[in-house]
Amino acid sequence: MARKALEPAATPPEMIRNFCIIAHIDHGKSTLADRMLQLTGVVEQRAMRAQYLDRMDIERERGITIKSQAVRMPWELDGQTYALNMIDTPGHVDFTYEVSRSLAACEGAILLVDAAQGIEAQTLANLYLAMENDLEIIPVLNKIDLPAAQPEKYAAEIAGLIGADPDDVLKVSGKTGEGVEALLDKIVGTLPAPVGDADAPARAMIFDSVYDTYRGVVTYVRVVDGKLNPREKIAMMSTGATHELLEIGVSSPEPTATKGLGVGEVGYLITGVKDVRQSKVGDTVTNAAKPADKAIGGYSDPKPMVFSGLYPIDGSDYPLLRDALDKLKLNDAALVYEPETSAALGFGFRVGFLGMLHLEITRERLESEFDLDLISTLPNVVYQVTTDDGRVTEVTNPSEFPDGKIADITEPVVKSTILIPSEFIGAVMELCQNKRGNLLGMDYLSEERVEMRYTLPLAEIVFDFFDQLKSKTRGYASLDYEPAGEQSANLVKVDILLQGDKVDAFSSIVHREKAYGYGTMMATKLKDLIPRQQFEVPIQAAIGTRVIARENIRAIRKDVLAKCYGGDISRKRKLLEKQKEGKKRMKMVGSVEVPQEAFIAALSQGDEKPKDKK
Ligand SMILES: Nc1nc2c(ncn2[C@@H]2O[C@H](COP(=O)(O)OP(=O)(O)OP(=O)(O)O)[C@@H](O)[C@H]2O)c(=O)[nH]1
Repeated sequence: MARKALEPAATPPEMIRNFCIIAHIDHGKSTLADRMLQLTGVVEQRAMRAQYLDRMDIERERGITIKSQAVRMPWELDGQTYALNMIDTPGHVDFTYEVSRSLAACEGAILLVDAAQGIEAQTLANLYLAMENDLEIIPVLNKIDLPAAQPEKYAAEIAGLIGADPDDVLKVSGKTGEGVEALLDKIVGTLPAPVGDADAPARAMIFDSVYDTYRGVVTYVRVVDGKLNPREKIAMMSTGATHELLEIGVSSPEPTATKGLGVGEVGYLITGVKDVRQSKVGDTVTNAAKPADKAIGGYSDPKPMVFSGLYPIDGSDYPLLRDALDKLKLNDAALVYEPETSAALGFGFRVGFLGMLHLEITRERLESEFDLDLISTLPNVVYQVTTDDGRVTEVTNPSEFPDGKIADITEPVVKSTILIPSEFIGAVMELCQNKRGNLLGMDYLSEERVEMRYTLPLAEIVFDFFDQLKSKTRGYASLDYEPAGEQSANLVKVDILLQGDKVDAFSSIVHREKAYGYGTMMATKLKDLIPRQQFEVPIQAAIGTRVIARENIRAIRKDVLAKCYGGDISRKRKLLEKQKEGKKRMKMVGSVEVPQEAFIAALSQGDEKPKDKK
């Protein structure tokens, strides 16, 4: 942290411009951000490394947060120096809420589109969010240096979308720097300055909150009214918790302490708290001695959308898994978990995630940073199940599915935006129909590109939807979605039984029409995965007591010594020991021995494995 002379407090709001960059993945957001840092002199040419803002390794090395969620850059226009705050927005649908809070901290957004690719679904979804937040949009085509760039065509596409003149679409290259100065001028010239009441009690909105090993939680805020000063006591309006402000400052891009932050300013706060849950995105920070009456709107607690059981492969790793989750939680306000036991998998945790990417990131971190080997159960969404007696159960795990007669089940749905070349309309309609989708509308962005909007059950798209969409459109489709409430659905729980014993880890809640498909898929998979036993083992899939699919594993007497004729006793012993070792990794389901690997293979979704939308 730079601890040079403190920066003066409070830049007047009319000299501030707060903006973010909305772009589809790979359209060049980081490159453009880097170029801006360089042109504004914030990062010297010498020190300029590609993608400065993304240098996570440096961040770790120095133990400070360089990956700034917001960077302040000076820019001079007509003899006046303005402070531009560039606020980073996460790019993935799992983090829509964070995106919405980052947007809410800005007055304007740069809509950045690759001049060789045109608009993609992620650009559109974030553009809609920006428009809902009343942000001023600056349309920009990037990568105009590319030979394949078609700036005129895509300028028309963007202009049509936001109702602008194609000539107003700026054309830049983050790579060569062409047009970037003009863009900085445009930001100052067209984005509104922030407005707020400087004399009112302080109110600042948290748009990001990051755990740092050395400094504790670093909270990024946008001040709306009043002023925050170092050393004063602040209060979080959602909980009333108070903390002392140990440091307050701006990132430019190194953290630089200031004498305070006033109306419209963007910066960071350090209070020494150790857990991001005490400093939640969307919450309002106020002055504890002179608190504001009303929080800034739009706060909501992160809501897990997808649940999965996580179990250590080696049962004795359970305490390690618990400690690892406790550590991750410090940096991840959306992560929730509670202990759970499975007859088949032992002790583990039921963990809630914002979406599949969040699940994958978390699992990857547990495995790489904490050296754990894990089995995860099939992810499921959250269902509300009403039984005939009127009781409502929230089901985050198939084992909680009530036994009684079911009156109604609701499942979460999402509103999705799909962008495709028009030749694939038929293929996408078929896919969405198959996934129980409802077409909401369809618009042509140009003659050959179409935006389709569907509501889809979240459960249908968390798995392989994006992969299927990509393969049906030869890789051309892009997808984005946001939560859109609940709907009633005809869902059932399918259990898998081995020799009549339910294997809890394989139970799944599926649409009635897909129950048979799930049952046969699992039964066939398990038939191949479970070795023959000394007796015949029926594998059944059942809804309640009704069996819907069945396979058999034929009996065999497995004699490991069969191959060792002669009297090599030490070899025999070795083999017997090896078999004993193998037995340790077997789980007993009733009287059936199931190797650990069979669980892993049956639960890993293979081809159907959910992928990040990248
Ligand atoms: N030719 C050319 N390539 C560019 C330009 N801007 C970015 N690129 C390249 O496009 C690719 C993606 O750029 P990034 O800046 O990483 O894109 P991003 O949108 O930040 O991507 P994510 O960080 O993955 O979201 C990189 O290979 C860049 O070198 C440009 O103006 N011209």
